Amino acid sequence: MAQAHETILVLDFGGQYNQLIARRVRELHVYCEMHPFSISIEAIKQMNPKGIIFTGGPSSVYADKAPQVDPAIYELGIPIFGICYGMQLMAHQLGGTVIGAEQREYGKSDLAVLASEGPFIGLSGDVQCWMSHGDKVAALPAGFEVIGKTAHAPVAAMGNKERRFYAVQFHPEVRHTPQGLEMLKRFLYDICGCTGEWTMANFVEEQVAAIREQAGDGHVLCALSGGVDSSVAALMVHRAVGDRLTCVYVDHGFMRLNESARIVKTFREELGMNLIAVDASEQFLGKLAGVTDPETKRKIIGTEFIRVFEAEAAKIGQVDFLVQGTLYPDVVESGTSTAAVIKSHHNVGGLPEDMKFQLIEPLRTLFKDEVREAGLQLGLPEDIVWRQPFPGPGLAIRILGEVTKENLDILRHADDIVFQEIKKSGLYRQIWQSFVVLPTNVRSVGVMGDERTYAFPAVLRAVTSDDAMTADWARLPYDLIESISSRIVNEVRGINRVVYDVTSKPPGTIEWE
Ligand SMILES: Nc1ncnc2c1ncn2[C@@H]1O[C@H](COP(=O)(O)OP(=O)(O)OP(=O)(O)O)[C@@H](O)[C@H]1O
Ligand SMILES: O=c1[nH]c(=O)c2[nH+]cn([C@@H]3O[C@H](COP(=O)(O)O)[C@@H](O)[C@H]3O)c2[nH]1
Ligand SMILES: NC(=O)CC[C@H](N)C(=O)O
Ligand SMILES: [Mg+2]
Repeated sequence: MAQAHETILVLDFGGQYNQLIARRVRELHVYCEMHPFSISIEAIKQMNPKGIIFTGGPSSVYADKAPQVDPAIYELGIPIFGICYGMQLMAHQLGGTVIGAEQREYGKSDLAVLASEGPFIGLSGDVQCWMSHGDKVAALPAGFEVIGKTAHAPVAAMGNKERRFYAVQFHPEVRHTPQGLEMLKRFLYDICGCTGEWTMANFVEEQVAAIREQAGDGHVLCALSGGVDSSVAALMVHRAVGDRLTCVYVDHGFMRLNESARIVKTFREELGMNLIAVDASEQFLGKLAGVTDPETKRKIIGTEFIRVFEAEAAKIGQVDFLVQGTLYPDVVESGTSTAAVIKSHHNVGGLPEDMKFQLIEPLRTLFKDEVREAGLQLGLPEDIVWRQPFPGPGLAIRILGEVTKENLDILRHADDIVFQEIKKSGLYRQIWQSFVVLPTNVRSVGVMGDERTYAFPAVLRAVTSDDAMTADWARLPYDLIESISSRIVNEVRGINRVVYDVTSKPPGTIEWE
């Protein structure tokens, strides 16, 4: 497809931060697409990109079956920026040498800028950068010069000004390379000649057009949770297909206090959407009886969600498409051809194999803050745009142990207290998520009103994050922790102790299951 606007092609070699590269390019207002490294030269020509970025990747260029690009790519006259593996590949294919380094580099490094060229335009002296490599470029390809070095990588950055090829051993896309965004910007604007015309409004418009085309005149079902992702997806699809969209909200019994009523009110009454609210709590609770393993819970919930959607679809007639508000972190954590399974998000890794719906997932390449921007663009009410994320499997993955009605009621009550107190403190928006985990396999002794208690602890979890890929525990004020703790222990029967989780991600994850 010929692009209507300036495009950057990101070629994927399997690195962990690849989507982050794409995201930074979008942040710089340039449209970009990521494709596998094996894309054909013909397809690249058709796309007519202003520039190409090679990502990092786990392979070594000299290993058997190391991913390579068709060398004809170097003859297209298009600027190329290689990152990490991408740099090593460029060096290797253009006649330089790559070897296993005697000293591997992981983490922060100081880079000396040797020439203020390409990505380093406007930079000089030492800059901090973030490295993650075990191989290095030992000899430059013809026509290249070294433009940056570190203690362990004599060629930490290289460039060929005439051909407009640049490459760096470090990762400019991560926040730990503070000037990384600026470096990408110099490549896009100064080397590729991009002007930065792309906006979230364009993205929304294009997705709406693509959805219209994909759905044809078919009927579409949208899995609507009331969270920001599915709300944004629903609004986009509604723009594309109008009344042929039916939203289905599933109350699986694991929602927060009063959530169902609020969702029906907002979406049906305030936004005028065609919404079916299904009370499937008995069905989900029944299927989870006796189940304690986290991945098993997730798979069961993922399957039951689809079973509910299928049942609703059958009532409508022919429905081919299911819309979900899947984001990039859901996709990568559920495992991809290159990334490991961390946990099966119900909407990706938890889907049943026999599902017949075709998925429409317009937000699949985005991160949460981008989705929020799209939501504002689409006129979604601010209180939905800024809601803290809530996982699809809901409170079921916050009860460690068996999910029962009694335990759900205890957790729901404690969760509501946290919500109220965090709101009251004015910190709700600054905190990525704040919630309670209920370990029902642990009990401790307490004393209340001169009586012995023997009850569950509540684990308070509050984290800060940009995109859920990494997170830190929130430094909540002691007074706030105190009021949460005293309210929970006083008001919630079944909990006699509150503890605070002080683990970041990694090594923890945000949820406990
Ligand atoms: N209770 C539910 N009913 C219907 N669909 C749901 C429900 N919970 C989750 N989903 C579907 O699963 C997707 C993923 O859930 P997820 O929690 O990641 O997104 P969200 O709820 O839309 O947004 P947020 O991350 O802000 O909570 C949703 O976008 C939605 O399509
Ligand atoms: O819709 C969802 N379905 C799921 O199965 C799921 N599991 C985790 N989460 C949310 O994803 C983010 C990252 O969570 P973790 O650090 O626990 O992996 C956090 O925001 C979690 O709340 C889910 N959302
Ligand atoms: N992060 C990367 O791209 C690593 C590239 C290569 N596997 C190395 O270790 O040097
Ligand atoms: Mg949610």
